[in-house]
Amino acid sequence: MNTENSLGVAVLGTGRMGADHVRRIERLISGAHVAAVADVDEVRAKEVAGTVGPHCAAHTDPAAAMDAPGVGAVLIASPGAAHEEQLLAALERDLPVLCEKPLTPDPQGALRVMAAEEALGHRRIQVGFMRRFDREYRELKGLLASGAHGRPLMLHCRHRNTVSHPLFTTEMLINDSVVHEMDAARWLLEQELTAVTVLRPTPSAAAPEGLGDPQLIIFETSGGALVDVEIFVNCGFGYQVQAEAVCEHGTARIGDAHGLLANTAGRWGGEIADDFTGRFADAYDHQVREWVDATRAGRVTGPSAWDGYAAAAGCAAGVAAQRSGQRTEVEMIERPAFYSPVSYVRTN
Ligand SMILES: NC(=O)c1ccc[n+]([C@@H]2O[C@H](COP(=O)([O-])OP(=O)(O)OC[C@H]3O[C@@H](n4cnc5c(N)ncnc54)[C@H](O)[C@@H]3O)[C@@H](O)[C@H]2O)c1
Ligand SMILES: O[C@H]1[C@H](O)[C@@H](O)[C@H](O)[C@@H](O)[C@H]1O
Repeated sequence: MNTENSLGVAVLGTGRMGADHVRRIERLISGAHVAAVADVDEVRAKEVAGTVGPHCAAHTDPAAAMDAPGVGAVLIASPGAAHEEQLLAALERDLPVLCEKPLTPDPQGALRVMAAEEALGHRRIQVGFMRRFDREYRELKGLLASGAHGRPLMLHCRHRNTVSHPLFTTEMLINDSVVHEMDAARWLLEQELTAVTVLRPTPSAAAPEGLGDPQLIIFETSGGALVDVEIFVNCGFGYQVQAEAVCEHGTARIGDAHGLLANTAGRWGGEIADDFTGRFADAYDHQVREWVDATRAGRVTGPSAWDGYAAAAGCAAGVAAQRSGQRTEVEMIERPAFYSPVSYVRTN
């Protein structure tokens, strides 16, 4: 492969998402290639590097991958707990980064990352909130921003996963899953989250022992809107992400069906994706393509470290509300001028 004039990306973490991003960069994105990968699991790193070719080195040390020849940008797809250290190391090297959600698992870590980026003097980080790149989400955003339906009053969201993985905890319903709605609600409404309340029905018999699944999470926002999210990570029948905006002069809804609707002997309907890789395939592609294009042009676009921080602050309030059963206010610092203009304002 000719890697001249192409952006060399180091992919940190070659599990499910990392391997998928490696495939995407190598096969679908022009102007970029995977120059190095790192995974603490050496076998995994070598296996994924092997799918790329001789221009891709396999490492177990993320720093070594970032320092590998030809690396000009970093894609972080390691578990959330490893993000802060890797983000700080990328900033030390002044490398542009696309970091999978969450930016960090806690707001304190996000503040440290923001401080390091601000000390660098220019923005380098994009957070992997891929719903902002989904066609349906963008249509809804465009409609709300146009004002055609008047002021948004409420957002009703459903976030259903077929089955949760064995290590999934009750807190992860918020930190790992509802973190997407925390970002999407801020972006769609162009408002910050101010308080979170969590209501918990008797768990489903299909939920693993000890997992409080499903739950209803309610956000209040700075503009007086309400957002409710049904999170159900063991619904059993498929992957569904839906949102309905209720505005002063109309409603708008996304996520009901994707593609083909068929009629046959007494039945009507379409298919439900199994998981996020199917439902958001195009969104992941657009996210990485736009990141590569912006990086090659020397720009940073998309959700920023401030957005990662705001979502982490919302999640911290959500987990506290989950534990206490009380409405919990979201604690956030004032937005630093460095993160202005806010990146939830639509740019396309
Ligand atoms: N945007 C989305 O829809 C979406 C979907 C799934 C996962 N994610 C996010 O992507 C990230 C990875 O999730 P995943 O599902 O691919 O997990 P995974 O467990 O499949 O893969 C993680 C990989 O990282 C490796 N790893 C662990 N610690 C590491 C470290 N310190 N440095 C380098 N590698 C390390 C593991 O060995 C593993 O191969 C997480 O942040 C997760 O929240 C996002
Ligand atoms: O890590 C995954 C991923 O972020 C998906 O997009 C979300 O739907 C899942 O609930 C979560 O567990």
